[in-house]
Amino acid sequence: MGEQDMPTGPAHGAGGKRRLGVMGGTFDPIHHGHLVAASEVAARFHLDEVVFVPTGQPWQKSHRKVAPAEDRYLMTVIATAENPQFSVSRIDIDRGGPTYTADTLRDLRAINPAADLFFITGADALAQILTWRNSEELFSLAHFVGVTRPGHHLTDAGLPKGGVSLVEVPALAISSTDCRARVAKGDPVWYLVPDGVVRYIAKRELYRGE
Ligand SMILES: Nc1ncnc2c1ncn2[C@@H]1O[C@H](COP(=O)(O)OP(=O)(O)OP(=O)(O)O)[C@@H](O)[C@H]1O
Ligand SMILES: O=C(O)c1ccc[n+]([C@@H]2O[C@H](COP(=O)([O-])O)[C@@H](O)[C@H]2O)c1
Repeated sequence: MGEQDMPTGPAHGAGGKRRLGVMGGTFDPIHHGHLVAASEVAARFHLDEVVFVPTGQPWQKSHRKVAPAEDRYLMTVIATAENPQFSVSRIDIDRGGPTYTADTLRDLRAINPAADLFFITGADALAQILTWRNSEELFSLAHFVGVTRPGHHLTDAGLPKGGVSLVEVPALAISSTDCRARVAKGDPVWYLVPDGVVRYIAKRELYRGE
């Protein structure tokens, strides 16, 4: 269904149920594409809060080296700290083992039993969602919001009707892969990632030898 069909309803505090956005990602590093997507979906869907959930072990990225979870977690905290509507959860890191979104959503529902969950995901991830573990269960745990991403076609073809909304967000052609490659070459990542994240990457010497 398109975003225009989505029953957005009143925000929490105006008599409605609390609406919690969930932005899962490896965030290696977090960049402005992630932040714009979360901000745009929060506004369109009247979300009370968006919780960023860095992956523990992203099993579909096992072919490459991933920065330590604590570094990815801290960069996510730095990037979101100034926005009172954004928070960061350690649940996927602290659970241990490969990260499956079905576990993420079950755990978040247990912690927030009275909230409606909206899982925010990009066009590339949405296209792969049927390869995720327990994919048939996912759509009963949260509403999925697919966002546009430059270079990827956004479609909900083959996904359960009513389980997914598609949203166009301001296009930012930024990827974590490109940010890592730039740091490795000594190119700047200023304005691609938040300033504090640029400084954290330098301080911890991340992505240098890649
Ligand atoms: N520029 C962007 N615009 C919209 N969505 C994005 C953008 N970059 C990432 N996303 C979405 O954010 C979520 C988390 O992404 P992830 O942490 O894997 O970042 P990434 O830039 O895709 O990383 P990598 O390049 O290492 O694969 C995914 O659902 C992804 O589709
Ligand atoms: O549940 C799964 O099997 C699964 C497989 C691949 C990705 N995901 C989730 O999709 C989100 C984006 O993942 P990634 O690796 O592209 O950053 C993140 O929350 C992952 O946990 C989930």
